[in-house]
Amino acid sequence: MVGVLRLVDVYSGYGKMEVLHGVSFELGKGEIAAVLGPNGAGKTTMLNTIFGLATLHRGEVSFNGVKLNGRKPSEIVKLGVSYAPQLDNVFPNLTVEENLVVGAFIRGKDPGIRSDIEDILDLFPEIKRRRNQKAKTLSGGERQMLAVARALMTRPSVLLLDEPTSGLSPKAGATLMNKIKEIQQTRGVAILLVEQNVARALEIADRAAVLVGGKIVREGSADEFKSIPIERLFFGK
Ligand SMILES: Nc1ncnc2c1ncn2[C@@H]1O[C@H](COP(=O)(O)OP(=O)(O)OP(=O)(O)O)[C@@H](O)[C@H]1O
Repeated sequence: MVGVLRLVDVYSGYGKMEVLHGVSFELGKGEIAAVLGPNGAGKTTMLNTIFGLATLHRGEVSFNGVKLNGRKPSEIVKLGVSYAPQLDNVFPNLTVEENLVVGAFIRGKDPGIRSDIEDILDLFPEIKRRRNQKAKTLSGGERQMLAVARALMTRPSVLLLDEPTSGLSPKAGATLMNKIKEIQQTRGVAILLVEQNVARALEIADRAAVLVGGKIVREGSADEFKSIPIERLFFGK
């Protein structure tokens, strides 16, 4: 496997508090890897650590061989990693289109931005129809689509997604998951996906890792995990 994103023996948290205790993980080029685990396991912290939003105490995070340790999110985005966090992931008072423009801020006056907006809106017809509508007036599902669409505006090769389907109806969640799979397949973007709904994540993931108490307790192909009951996966029961 060609690892595009690598975590090696990572200890990280917030200030002095340590949440991840020795996490090593590799995301392969163009693959979807799901990070599963119970509440408070450190899944979001893993994404925050990659994106320079947590304190990295020890270990190494690298992207295409470039060390990310100590870099700011703005530098990490420029290298090709994008993040759609779980909350506050769109600007509510901006329209759909304005959110996409803002999403491309690191590209300056790149003339390709306009065509990328059209291209990304074609991927999400549900929000294309609402391009002039303020984000705060979108449904939950539409808003999550916008968050993913916005994250694509930096043309990433790695996309970090934190519970993109949280709070969505089963139907809206399934639609979004299909879009995420489509993004991987048509754009070759590698995706690290944190998801509460294990079955749904395993549907689209190639690989999965289970994080419990800040440590990866199990890792393997998504298929390997499908037959294991969640309690056993998370709590070893
Ligand atoms: N910004 C922060 N400052 C201090 N502690 C934090 C911060 N964010 C998270 N934590 C703590 O870190 C631990 C791990 O939280 P994290 O959000 O990474 O877990 P998670 O696996 O994503 O959980 P969930 O599934 O509930 O979202 C928790 O104990 C949480 O209280």
